[in-house]
Amino acid sequence: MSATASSAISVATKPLKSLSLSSRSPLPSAASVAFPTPRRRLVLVACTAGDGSKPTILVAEKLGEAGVKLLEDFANVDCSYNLTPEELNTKISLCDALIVRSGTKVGREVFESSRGRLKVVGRAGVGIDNVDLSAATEFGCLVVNAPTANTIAAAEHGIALLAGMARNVAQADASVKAGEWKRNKYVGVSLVGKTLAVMGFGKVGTEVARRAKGLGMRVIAHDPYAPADRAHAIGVDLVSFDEALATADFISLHMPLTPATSKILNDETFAKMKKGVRIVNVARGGVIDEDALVRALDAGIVAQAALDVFTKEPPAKDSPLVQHERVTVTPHLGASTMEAQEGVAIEIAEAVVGALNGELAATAVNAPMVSAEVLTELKPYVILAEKLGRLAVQLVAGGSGVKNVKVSYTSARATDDLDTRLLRAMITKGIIEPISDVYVNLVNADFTAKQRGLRISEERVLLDGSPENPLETITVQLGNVESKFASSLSESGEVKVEGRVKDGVPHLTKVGSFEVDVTLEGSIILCRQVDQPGMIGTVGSILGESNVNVNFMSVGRIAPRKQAIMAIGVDDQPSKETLKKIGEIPAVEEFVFLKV
Ligand SMILES: NC(=O)c1ccc[n+]([C@@H]2O[C@H](COP(=O)([O-])OP(=O)(O)OC[C@H]3O[C@@H](n4cnc5c(N)ncnc54)[C@H](O)[C@@H]3O)[C@@H](O)[C@H]2O)c1
Ligand SMILES: O=C(O)[C@H](O)COP(=O)(O)O
Repeated sequence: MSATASSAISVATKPLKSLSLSSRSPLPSAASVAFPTPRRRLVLVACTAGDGSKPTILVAEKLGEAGVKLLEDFANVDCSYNLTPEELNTKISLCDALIVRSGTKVGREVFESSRGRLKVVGRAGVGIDNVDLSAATEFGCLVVNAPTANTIAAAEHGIALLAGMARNVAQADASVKAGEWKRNKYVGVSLVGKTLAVMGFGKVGTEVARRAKGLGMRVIAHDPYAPADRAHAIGVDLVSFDEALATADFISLHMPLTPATSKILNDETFAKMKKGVRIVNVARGGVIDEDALVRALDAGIVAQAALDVFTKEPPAKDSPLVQHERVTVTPHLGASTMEAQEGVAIEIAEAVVGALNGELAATAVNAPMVSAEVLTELKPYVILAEKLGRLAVQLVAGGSGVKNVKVSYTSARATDDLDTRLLRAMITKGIIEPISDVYVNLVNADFTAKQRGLRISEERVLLDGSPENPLETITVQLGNVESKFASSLSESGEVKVEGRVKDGVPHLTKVGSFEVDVTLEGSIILCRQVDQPGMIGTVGSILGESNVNVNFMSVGRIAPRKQAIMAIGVDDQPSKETLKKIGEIPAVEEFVFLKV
């Protein structure tokens, strides 16, 4: 049990009297008195050390200076390059964030070794195939990348390799330096009028296509996920994989390395290519079966290849592929321009600092990406969602496991105009954290819920009216549980709490079938009593005598002089004696103290 959960004290003093909650009963009404309270900061994914100390960021590969400077303004930065896996695993337990390029394998052991401290992995570049994303997600570690700053550099390198290969630049250079002058041996091929197949029409592929068009090439592309109109807009036809292979004089690879693209060029697919095809790879070595490429070169299917990337980097010195006369190689230089490296460094430093500050990164790889405007709008509802989850679980009697969670959102917004992933994640966080030592955030919320057998169903209730606010209310119901505060049970027996955002501040507006109105800040005492004069004063004085500051009070009742629920927002935690005194007030039937 976490500190939060163990500090939730509940004293049920009197047996529950029958409550009149039939559909004929008027809804309990709420009267409230507000006291100003401080606002809290929203923490969505990760957080800096709560004691105010600076976080520590390990930069494990060379990063542009501007990025390092940005990091240093915010954190303790440890630039340690060329670490062995063992050294990385040792260091990582002292780090809140890790920044790598493609040369560092961030496997499961890294997350295990960090023992929960590592909150963000920043990939200073595009490809995240060197990061174990499922392990990162399981450990609640956000992975962010820098997907745009090296696009042009990679595209330019692709074009450099294409042109250099066609004119044997590297081979001729080596020959002249060796004292030879073999003009006939290094006759090349022209690019103009030839067909280039761009495999993967994403950011880099598109830029390569544009440039190749400028060189007078006919460009086709294969990408199962790219929209045809984007291709048409720059005069490129999207074609099937087989058509691309069969038609191309040059093939340039620009897809990510995934299980689906691994060794996508292999003996079988080389056999479908035009004899004499030339291949450029600035994507990932693993998309080519390298042994098959050597066979295709030797068989004359592939005339030449220009490779920036390899299955294993660096490749073995005696690799038959690297040593092949008709193969040009570079040591993964696609992103290595001064401009791209400065850009990538700044892009990743900003993403990592933002994530450590609790902001939702726009380049998150393993968390929902939400635009800044949507996030700003949803922010108070996200806080409300977490707090409702936290309150609901504290109302459950110890021992009754929480399994079924039903969340209802009422909103005048159309379903596709309201992204509830953040809200669901934060409700999950609110429910799980008080009853476990698991750290839940947007990254691992769904995973953690599944692991714990928590079934969360969501329901949207469409309201009439203006969709100005994204939501009217959020209701969290926990089914098949017993409650330590019987009045929190709905008519159908679930622990039920409802909240809404008022003036940007989350409020608890319903408990069970009782309407209340209390800001969700600090802590709350919920108290069911006989509705009679003087109750607010009596409870208020007991709290006042114990120096417990009340920030908000509201009373919801079924009917005058019957039962009422008093919700009292308090800044401080009352002592057990104070709570006992409240329980001893004759009109009080049950009450519970809840940490918000
Ligand atoms: N050599 C370098 O230094 C260097 C530099 C930058 C990027 N890269 C690599 O280049 C690749 C592309 O980068 P990007 O920024 O353009 O990424 P991107 O995500 O913008 O584009 C990748 C494209 O590949 C497509 N794709 C996915 N599966 C495919 C498949 N089976 N067949 C065809 N297309 C498929 C996607 O739909 C997407 O449009 C990545 O592997 C990246 O790591 C290498
Ligand atoms: O995916 C990328 O961004 C490129 O492969 C660049 O990798 P690098 O950062 O190791 O140069």
